[in-house]
Amino acid sequence: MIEVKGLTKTFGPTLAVDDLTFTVQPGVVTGFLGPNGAGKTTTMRVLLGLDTATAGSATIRGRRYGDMPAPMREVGALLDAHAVHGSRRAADHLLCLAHSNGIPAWRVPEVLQQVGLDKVARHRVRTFSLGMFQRLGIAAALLGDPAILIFDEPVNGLDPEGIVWIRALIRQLADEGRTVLVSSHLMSEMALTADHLVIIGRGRLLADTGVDELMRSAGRQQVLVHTEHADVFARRLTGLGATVRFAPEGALCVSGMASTEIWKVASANGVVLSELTPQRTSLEEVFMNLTHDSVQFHVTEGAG
Ligand SMILES: Nc1ncnc2c1ncn2[C@@H]1O[C@H](COP(=O)(O)OP(=O)(O)OP(=O)(O)O)[C@@H](O)[C@H]1O
Repeated sequence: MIEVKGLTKTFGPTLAVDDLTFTVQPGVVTGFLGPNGAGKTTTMRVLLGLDTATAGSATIRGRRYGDMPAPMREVGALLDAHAVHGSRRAADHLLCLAHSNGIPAWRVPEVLQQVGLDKVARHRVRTFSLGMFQRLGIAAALLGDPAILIFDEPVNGLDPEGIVWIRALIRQLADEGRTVLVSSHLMSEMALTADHLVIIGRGRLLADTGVDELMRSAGRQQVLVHTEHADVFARRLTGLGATVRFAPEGALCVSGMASTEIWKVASANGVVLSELTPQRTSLEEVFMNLTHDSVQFHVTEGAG
């Protein structure tokens, strides 16, 4: 299990992570989601002992990364796929990591095959594409057969086939009972990969929820209602606790009340409805609504 407790990290005047608390459970894929600059990489770097916390803690199975005697055998991480010496051959890079971490050399061909790089094992990594670097980084993460995996934006640079492959791999790792934390700034990607979501913005926790739960709350968010007696009906619904907004063409956009309830209220009050349509909000919209205030750079309307 990964445990982040009251974690705060500042860089000079920049508050990168702000009193963040969450846990990551084994056997499920946890998506770590937030817009650019939200603090995902910083949190992962603190977890991996690459940055020190300003306050709070980030531990893995109750210990800090730096206190583990053989960290690569407990935690596999993909942070910066390019952190490899270009003149090295892929297999030699992994062999070197294996030797320095007490991992048997036979794991090297095994992981190269697992990530689909067995044919280029003797190639120098400077000839690798971005996607091949990602695969090599994932091979390094898997080398010690760790129970905990931390991947920072693993789909970056992968082609469609690579993306399908990494999704399947991440799923398999979780199904094997491992703890898997995967960051992304794309809700659409996480909706396909993750079971659970930890969503952050400007370093703060915005949501800690199951993907299904979020889908359900998105699905019942708003109902579009058309009636000739919009004003009166809006007041009636508001009086019963719903939130009503006037939409274009005289429609009412109702939230906080299910369509069946709205229908019952209309029937009880003799109001004829010409439309009653639940609006499906996409997960992408839910994410944008959640993180809107924490996005670092907004496109100004009319710009460009
Ligand atoms: N070494 C550093 N020095 C100064 N500021 C930093 C440093 N590392 C990160 N930051 C700042 O901390 C904030 C969080 O950055 P971080 O890279 O953790 O976000 P992120 O969620 O991973 O973003 P992205 O999706 O763009 O990778 C940003 O404002 C960033 O500019």
